Amino acid sequence: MRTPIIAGNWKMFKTIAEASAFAEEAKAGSTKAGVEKVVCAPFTALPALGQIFAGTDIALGAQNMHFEEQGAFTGEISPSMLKEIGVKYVILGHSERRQYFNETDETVNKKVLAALKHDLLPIVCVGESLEQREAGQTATVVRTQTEGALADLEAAQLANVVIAYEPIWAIGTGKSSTAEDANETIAIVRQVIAERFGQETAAQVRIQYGGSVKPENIASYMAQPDIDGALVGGASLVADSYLQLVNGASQQ
Ligand SMILES: O=C(CO)COP(=O)(O)O
Repeated sequence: MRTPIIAGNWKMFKTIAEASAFAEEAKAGSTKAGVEKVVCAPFTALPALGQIFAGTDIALGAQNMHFEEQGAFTGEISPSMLKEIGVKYVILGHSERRQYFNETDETVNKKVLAALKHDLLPIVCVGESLEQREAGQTATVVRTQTEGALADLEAAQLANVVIAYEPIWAIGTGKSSTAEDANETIAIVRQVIAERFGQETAAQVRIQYGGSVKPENIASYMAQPDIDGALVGGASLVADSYLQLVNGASQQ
């Protein structure tokens, strides 16, 4: 069975002090078993969060990294720098990175390979824009992004990969996808993985939904057969709300 995974993506929110306050609160209230919990924080807050979450079941995640080991890449962070501070997960190819920082399927693929090489677990984001959805291109877009991100991986490595299907039009807009529509597209992603890596591998890969997920709607997503959790922006910024999302995911 696939263990549900709730990952907060804080984006560019929270100073170290703010992150620490969240962590103390989340730590005190975190008891739910059977759900994997991740907080993907800004780089600067990660060491402090790691200290507070030590000994708990809340894992540390980063929101990006470079694919090279080291080098003259001003402003970048390498996989081993993340490993050194106890990071377990790393979001790769978020639509905001693709849109504002020129990430492509090719660079996302390089990052996925680099993450796996360093025992970091990638959360790979795919998803269509509103324009693409309205043009009936959703399946093609997620197919291309999924195939691109997972190029040159071995089937066995898929056990360490999480996919997040995040339709761009649902991110931060309050316009969440219906659970049925999200499940339908996620089933396409799973099918693409099955074609490339085999049915058995595809059945084991965890695929999250992301886009305006809130405590009020998490249960509807979790009730869908192909949805294995959520990647959550806004609603993950408040500890109480984050814990409610975890609770919602564990009731299934
Ligand atoms: O982009 C997202 C998570 O990566 C979704 O953000 P919101 O939950 O704020 O819509």
